[in-house]
Amino acid sequence: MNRQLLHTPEGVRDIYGKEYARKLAVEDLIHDRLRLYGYQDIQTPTFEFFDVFSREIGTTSSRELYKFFDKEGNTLVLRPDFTPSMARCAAKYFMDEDIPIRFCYAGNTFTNTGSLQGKLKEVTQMGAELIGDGSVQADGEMIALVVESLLEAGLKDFQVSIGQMEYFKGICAQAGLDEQTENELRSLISDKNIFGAEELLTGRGVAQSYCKMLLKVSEHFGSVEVLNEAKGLVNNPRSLEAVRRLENLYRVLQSYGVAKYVSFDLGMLSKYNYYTGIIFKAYTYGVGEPVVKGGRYDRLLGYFGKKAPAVGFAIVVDDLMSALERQKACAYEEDEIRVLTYHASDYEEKLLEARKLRAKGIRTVLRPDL
Ligand SMILES: N[C@@H](Cc1c[nH]c[nH+]1)C(=O)O
Repeated sequence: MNRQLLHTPEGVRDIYGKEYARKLAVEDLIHDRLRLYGYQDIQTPTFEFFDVFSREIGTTSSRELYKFFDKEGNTLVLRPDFTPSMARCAAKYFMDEDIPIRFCYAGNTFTNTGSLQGKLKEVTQMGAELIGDGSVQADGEMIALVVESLLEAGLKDFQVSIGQMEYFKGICAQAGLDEQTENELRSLISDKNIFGAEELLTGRGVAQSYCKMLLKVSEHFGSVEVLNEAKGLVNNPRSLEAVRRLENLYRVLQSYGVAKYVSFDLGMLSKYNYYTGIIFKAYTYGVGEPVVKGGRYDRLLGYFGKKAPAVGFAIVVDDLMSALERQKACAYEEDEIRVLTYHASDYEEKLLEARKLRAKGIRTVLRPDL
């Protein structure tokens, strides 16, 4: 027999039995929470035209996309990220809608990353997008929904760390950085590679005072007090406004009763280019990767022809399941399955019994007695 036939490629896996039952149960709990806030389910295709995920969109880089061709020669992509698909749908079906739209979804995403550290290349994401509402209250709703969804799933110890793209961008603009330098710097700072960042800035001849400000960005993380420190460091209106927005957000989160789950990190930057305002990640122990990622993307819909602000998040269900597993926090217990065996002589009788049990909602297997 060909052993290879039983294996799956690196980065993808089968999920079955109790593990899958628990995953589905957690998805149900989260789904109920999203629906409770009025989010409407939407399903988009697993693959789309390449242009939906192209460089200008600002999602996963082209070399990490799974690309292939259809018979007509179009380049297609397995979705690496739901957000561009949601933006496309909002533009396609709600072009003239002014009332905010709330989408929620669940499905798998695909990224062709290196096989480092056993990272999965296919993961299940569940997410929500609030389109057409640029307010701080909308930002607050998203963070509250993240906290409530994680609590619902059974997670207790976690933190949602919140950053603001505009804080960093305000300093970059003041320092006169070109787009490429800004992008390189963003990636270095988000990797916490401060030496690399320093080298880049001195190499590009950026004035000392701005270098200092930019390098300090990564030091502003912690509880709400860091916002005050961050305000003291900058003097450009864009960055100051960004901090003010975070202060207002904190007030909204207090009203939701979820403030104790949040902290701030002004050095948090995303590898995605489409974020324009808050960005956030939820961390817990047991997994190195964030279990939730999200943020505001007020310009993305513009690529699809609709001018509308938007904010959203995605829960990486597989990482959440690993965390719940390690923390022994998955409360779900599967119903037992009753087994009825039959012989040719008593099949009718056993079948009747099985039907009665199933009618009462009891999981029942009927099988021949071997
Ligand atoms: N799609 C983003 C998360 C997100 C949803 N909406 C806004 N951001 C991600 O996969 O990281």
